[in-house]
Amino acid sequence: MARNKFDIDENLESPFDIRHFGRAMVYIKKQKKPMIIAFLLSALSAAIALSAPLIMQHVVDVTIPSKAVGALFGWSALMLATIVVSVYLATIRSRIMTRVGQDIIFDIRTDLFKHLQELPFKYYDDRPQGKILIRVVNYVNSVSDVLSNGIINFILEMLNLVFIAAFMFAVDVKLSFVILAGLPVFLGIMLLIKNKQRRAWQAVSNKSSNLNAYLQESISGIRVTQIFSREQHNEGIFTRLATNFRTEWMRALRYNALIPFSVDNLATIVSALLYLVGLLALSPQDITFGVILAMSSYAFRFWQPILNLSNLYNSFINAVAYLERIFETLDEPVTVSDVPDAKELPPVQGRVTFDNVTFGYDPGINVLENLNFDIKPGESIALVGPTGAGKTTVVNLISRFYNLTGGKILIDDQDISQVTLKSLRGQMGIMLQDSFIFSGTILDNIRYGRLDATEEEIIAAAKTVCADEFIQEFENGYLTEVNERGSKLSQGQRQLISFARTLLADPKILILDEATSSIDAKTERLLQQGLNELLKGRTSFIIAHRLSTVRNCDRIMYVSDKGIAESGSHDELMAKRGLYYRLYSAQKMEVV
Ligand SMILES: Nc1ncnc2c1ncn2[C@@H]1O[C@H](COP(=O)(O)OP(=O)(O)OP(=O)(O)O)[C@@H](O)[C@H]1O
Repeated sequence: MARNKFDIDENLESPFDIRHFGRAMVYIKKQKKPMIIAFLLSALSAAIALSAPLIMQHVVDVTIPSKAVGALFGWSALMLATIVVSVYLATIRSRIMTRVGQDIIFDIRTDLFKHLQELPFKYYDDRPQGKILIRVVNYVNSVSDVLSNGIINFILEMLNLVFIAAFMFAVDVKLSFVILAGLPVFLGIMLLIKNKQRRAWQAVSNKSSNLNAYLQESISGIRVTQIFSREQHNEGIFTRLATNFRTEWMRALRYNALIPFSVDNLATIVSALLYLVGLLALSPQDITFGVILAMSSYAFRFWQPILNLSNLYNSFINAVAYLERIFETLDEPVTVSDVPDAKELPPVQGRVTFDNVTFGYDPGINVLENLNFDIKPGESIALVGPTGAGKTTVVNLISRFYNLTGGKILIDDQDISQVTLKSLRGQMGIMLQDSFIFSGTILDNIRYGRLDATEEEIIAAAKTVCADEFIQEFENGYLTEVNERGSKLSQGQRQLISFARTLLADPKILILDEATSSIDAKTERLLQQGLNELLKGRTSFIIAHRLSTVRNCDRIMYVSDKGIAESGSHDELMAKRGLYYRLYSAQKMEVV
């Protein structure tokens, strides 16, 4: 399903089930040791803090009446020490847990990034980048606290609850049941709103994802926005998306607020009931006034951890909405991957065969149908034809960026779907239409083609594609820093850098998609001479709209009507006076 629009909510492929939380345990388990230490520190810190009232009681009952001033100082110092030690332990726990939270984030994020690197083009075709980014950055951040502190606090609060209940029952069983009477009501309320609350947080995650996607798209397209003075229009869209987000956030918070509200009210009702039942049953043998007072204090203490647990539950439900998205991304199938017994593609000679190839990006809409051709090793092939005919698609398929709908593509008689992607793409040099430049130096950008290339090899590649001259003109030459997407460079300069990057890989099969479309005619002529040398012995596929650049190719294939409409050398096709002839003649007329 195509979801590539910023304001379309993403549906969940699979609804959340508790096993997803089990999967989160994989990350939590790795932090078992520091979490146990943090838990023990918390328990110790709480126990030490609890000893303060005991000291106080001793001071009030014994030390002060006996006027033992020296002992008073001693007890005061001890009390101070308990507070300092307890705070210190709590600080260490907090530091450990911050680290645990960060380690969990690190692990989830690394897994996400690794998976995203492997996902095929199709995945990226189908969704805005902003919706992917928000999962790796914001959603992972949002779940860290629940997966680290949340677990420990949950255990501590449960223990707290058990202890208080034990004390309560030890004092009076009947009144203890009165205190517990509010519990089923509370659980009922939680069950009642559980699904609505979960959906509300899912909506929040959707709206924040939409907002992020639009923000990302707006920043990428800021130049077009300003050219067309669409700032106000865009602000309107942004305001709409931000309003949607705010509305959903407020709705989700209303559900969250309902829980502590219920706890507070139930605790009050239970206390009132306690007094009522206690007073009715008041008797010197059974329930004394002291018992009622003690039980009312326990009632308060009993509901406090429940309040804390319900706040934890709120954070849990919130985190679930984000965890669903995170695991959905991790579960996204890598549809273009090595088959189980994939072989290494041996060093290729360069024969490329399309055997009845059919392909469409979306089901039911074929871009290519029953395509057949056979390219000999070392042949240079030009793919020409109208816009949108399928030229880029043909070369995308040779590199196996997409799976075929039907047929086979063979390289040296080996079906490319049966060999490892690394051995296939490692022997190809592919220059895509979008000459992407990474942030870093020009040298780094060319070296991307082969990470172990020496500086001399990089400069040699740049010289071959006539990039050396303009690079040397920069103050820092090859060490000139360029921005992401190369905004400091002209379009033609970007193309030459990415051309050098492709050549550096020393590929046996070279694919150039509009590699020289933004380069001036003079540079292109120079480049052509270097290229002719370079293309010798390599199979090459060259896509170009400017036909003068491909007329010397061994074979020209005219792509149209979901296949190859004409194929032959320039002279053969010109003599045929068909589609190629018309296109070439039209271009020549334009030049004249
Ligand atoms: N990622 C995609 N998802 C869906 N459809 C696509 C995708 N990429 C291309 N198409 C469609 O496939 C058809 C062929 O596109 P392709 O890019 O191969 O054409 P082309 O001949 O290289 O065009 P151009 O000369 O404009 O670069 C077009 O109709 C296009 O709309």
